Amino acid sequence: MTSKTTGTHGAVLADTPPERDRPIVELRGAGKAYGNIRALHGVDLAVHPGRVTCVLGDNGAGKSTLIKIISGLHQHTEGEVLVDGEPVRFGTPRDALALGIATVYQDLATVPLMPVWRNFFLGSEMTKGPWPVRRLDIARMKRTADEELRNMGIVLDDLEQPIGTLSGGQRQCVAIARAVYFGARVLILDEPTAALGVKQSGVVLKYVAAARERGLGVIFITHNPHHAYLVGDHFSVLRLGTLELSAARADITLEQLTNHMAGGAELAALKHELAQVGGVDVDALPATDPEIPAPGGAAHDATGSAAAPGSATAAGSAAAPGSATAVDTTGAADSTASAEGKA
Ligand SMILES: Nc1ncnc2c1ncn2[C@@H]1O[C@H](COP(=O)(O)OP(=O)(O)OP(=O)(O)O)[C@@H](O)[C@H]1O
Repeated sequence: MTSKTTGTHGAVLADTPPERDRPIVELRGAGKAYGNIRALHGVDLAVHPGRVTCVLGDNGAGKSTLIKIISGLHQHTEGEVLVDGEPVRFGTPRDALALGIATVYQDLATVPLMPVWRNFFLGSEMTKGPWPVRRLDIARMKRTADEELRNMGIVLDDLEQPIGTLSGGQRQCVAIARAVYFGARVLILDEPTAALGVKQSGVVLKYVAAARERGLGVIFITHNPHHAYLVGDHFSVLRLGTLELSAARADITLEQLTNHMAGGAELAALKHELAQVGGVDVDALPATDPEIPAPGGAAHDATGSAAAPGSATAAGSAAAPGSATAVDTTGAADSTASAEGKA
């Protein structure tokens, strides 16, 4: 087991450089039941340093439940969660944070009327002087917040301005820089672009990429395949609590990812219904084939046997590293397609 040291800000940091091929966090067949409700089932996921793992899914797919398990808010009820190869069961978010797993939630826990620098250190203020005359070290907090934001490429005009006056995108960026400063090795971003316009989303995605450049493992939760594809290294699509798709970037195109997210089969059914209503030229709509074309034109193997390296596999068969695994919950038949059109 890797020996560890305690970082300057309380997080436990590995004392050896992170190995890119070794996941920091890994889920093996993990799941969660709330009483009789099985919210998540049999999920495999690996978060590597310096890579962005995107978790996509529609409403109720199980994204929040997944975040809650990894961030220590809820305990998994099936499978395993491993950190640095060791099985863990977090009691509180503090346990996850101590291992360097930080979560930036959509509704950021900030105090809108407080200055940016004050929010940066909220709950972990720097102090100076001996007790009982210990007081806030305001100058050092301002200087450090300024340095850390600049390190992430975030330049704000005035750190004295209330954080509530920043745009949603800027506030997300401050939260990301804060998590990095306080020793995060894994950053969980809960739909950071959900409430943002195109330009602001671009700003946030830039800092997601910056966090990856700094060697963090990023879990990027989103509904938006376009945003995911701009920064993602791996894509996991959840559907009704199970992993419907797990694909490395090299094995899936944006079009295929979008189709999976949209639920190609459901879109096809919707197109059929629209055709009955009339007034919609369904033939002019994009194709809705839910299957992932196998790279190189190899056929899917829906029987559960191992597919050729680099090909897409269905029905939960063991896939070679780096290959796309389409878990076919419907038991659909084979399809053969080309891998043309990759971005
Ligand atoms: N505390 C809970 N008690 C009972 N059921 C829950 C609880 N939390 C979530 N669920 C159920 O688990 C399933 C997955 O929910 P979850 O919130 O994880 O999905 P989600 O993908 O995050 O959805 P959204 O995008 O709408 O937030 C849903 O059917 C939901 O109703």
